[in-house]
Amino acid sequence: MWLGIDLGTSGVKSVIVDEDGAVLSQSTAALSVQRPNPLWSEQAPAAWWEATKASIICLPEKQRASVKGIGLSGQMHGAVLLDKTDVVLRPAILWNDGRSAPYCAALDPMARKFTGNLAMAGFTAPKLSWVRENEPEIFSATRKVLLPKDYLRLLLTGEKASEMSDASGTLWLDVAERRWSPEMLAATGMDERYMPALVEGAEVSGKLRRAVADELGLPVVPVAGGAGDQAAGAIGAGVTDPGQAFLSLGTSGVVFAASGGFEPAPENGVHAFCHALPDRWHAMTVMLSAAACLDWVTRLTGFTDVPSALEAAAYNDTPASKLPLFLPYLSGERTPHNNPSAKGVFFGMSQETGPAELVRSTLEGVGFGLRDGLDAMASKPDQLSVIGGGAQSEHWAQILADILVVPLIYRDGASVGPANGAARLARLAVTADSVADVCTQPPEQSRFCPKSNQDDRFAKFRSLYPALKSSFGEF
Ligand SMILES: Nc1ncnc2c1ncn2[C@@H]1O[C@H](COP(=O)(O)OP(=O)(O)O)[C@@H](O)[C@H]1O
Ligand SMILES: O=C(CO)[C@@H](O)[C@H](O)COP(=O)(O)O
Repeated sequence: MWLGIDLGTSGVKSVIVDEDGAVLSQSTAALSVQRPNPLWSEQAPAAWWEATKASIICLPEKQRASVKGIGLSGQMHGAVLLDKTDVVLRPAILWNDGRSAPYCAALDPMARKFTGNLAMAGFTAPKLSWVRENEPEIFSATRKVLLPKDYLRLLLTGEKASEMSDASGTLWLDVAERRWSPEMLAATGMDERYMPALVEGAEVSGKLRRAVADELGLPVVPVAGGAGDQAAGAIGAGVTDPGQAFLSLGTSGVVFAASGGFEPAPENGVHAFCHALPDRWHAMTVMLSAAACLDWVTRLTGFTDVPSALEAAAYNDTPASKLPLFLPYLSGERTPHNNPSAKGVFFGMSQETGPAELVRSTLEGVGFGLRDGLDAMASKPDQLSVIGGGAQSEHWAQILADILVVPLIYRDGASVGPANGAARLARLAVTADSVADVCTQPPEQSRFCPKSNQDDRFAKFRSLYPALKSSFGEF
C-alpha cells in the first residue's frame, strides 16, 4: 500500500493505493483561506498539519499499517518562512495572493533569462521581495523558505527538502538545469542557504519520524520527493509524455501539457516547469479561480451547496443569449492576463437574472477563462483528461467541452488525481517498478465531445477584459 497526501487549497486529501494502483480509500479534511487585506491570501501552516493528521487518521487502520511509502503533493508557490529553530514566522502567503505585484517588474527580466518564466505575483520569489520591504524584521529572522508540502515533509520526517516540479514555481530554480539559481536568489536578497535540498519526485527524501508514525498508525517508511499538485496530478492521470495533457478543476483551473524538453514560452503567462520525473518538463496555464467560483456563487445565490447550485443550473432553460457574461477574476488572473488586480464581473444583468442564471453564467465564464488558457498554449492538445473536485459534475463537463472545443475524458479517481500521483511517486521511489508500469492512465469512465458552438459568446467574453482593464485597479 502507498499513502498519497495532497495539500490542496480547500482541504488535505489522503489516499491509500494498493499494489495494482487501485485507490482503496480516501479522506479529506477541509481548510479555509484567510484574506485579511485586499489581494492577500493566507493559511496557517499549523492548520495544514492538523488537517493532514485528521485526513490520515480517518483512513482504515489495517491499510495504514500496511503502507510501504508516502508521497506528498501540494498547492504550489506558497511561502512558509522559518526562523533558525524552524518556528513559522508568519502565515503562509499563498499562490493566489497578489500583494507582491509591484515587485514583479524588477524581477521579470532576470526571471525570463534564468528560469524561462514571467515574474508573476503568485510565485514565491516576489513574495520575499514584499516581506523584505514590508516586514523587515521577519525577513531578517528568516533562515529557510519552504513550499507548503515541503513544510509537511519537515514535520513528517525532520528533513528540509523539495523537488523539481514545485521548486520550479518559486522562480529561484534554474528550470533547465534543475538546480537553484544563485542569480535569482541574490535578486531577492537571499542565497542557497535559505533553500531546502533538492531531490527528484521519485527519490526518497527522508523517513517518517517514529513519533509521527506511532501517532498516525503508520510504519516508519520512506517519504518520496513527491510533486507540486499539478505535476502530481499529471502522474496520477498518466500525463508524462509529449502530446498528453489534462485539465484540473480545483480551486484554480489548469491546462497542463507534458513537453519534450524544457521549452520556455513565457508570453501570455504560459509556465515552463520541471515535471516530477527526471529529464522531463511541462507547460501549463493557470487561472486563479476555477471551481473556487462555484463555491463563491453558491454562497452568493444562497443554494445549500455546490451540487444543489449545479442542479438548479442544469434545469434552468433561459436562452444562453440572455445570460450575463461572467469574468471569473475573483482573485485576479494569471494566464493570460497576468493581472492580480483584475476583478470578477457579471456583465449584462436584467430583471430576468436570478440565482440559477448566475450559476450558469459562472460555469460558462470559468470555461471561457480556461479557453483563454488553452489558446495561450503553443499547441492545442487532441484531448484533455479532467481531474480535481470540479470533475464531479457531468453538467459542467458538457459546457466545458463545448467552450474548449476539445474532447474531455473523465477517468477513475479524477477528484483525487494529485494524491494518487503522490502515492505513485512513493511507489516509484521505493520499488524498482518502471514509470511505464506505474504512471498509466486510469480507466476511462466517460467522454464529453463538443456539441454546440460557443465562439460568438466567447468573442463577447474576450471583448470585456480589454474594455474594463483600466478600471480594475481603482477598486
Ligand atoms: N459535485 C461537485 N461538482 C463540481 N464541483 C464540485 C463538486 N463538489 C465540490 N466541487 C468543487 O471542487 C472544488 C475543490 O476541488 P479540489 O480539487 O479538491 O480543490 P483544491 O485541490 O484546490 O483544494 C471546490 O471549489 C468545489 O467548488
Ligand atoms: O498556482 C497554481 C499552479 O501554478 C495552483 O494550481 C496551485 O498549485 C493551487 O492548486 P489547487 O489548490 O487549485 O489544486
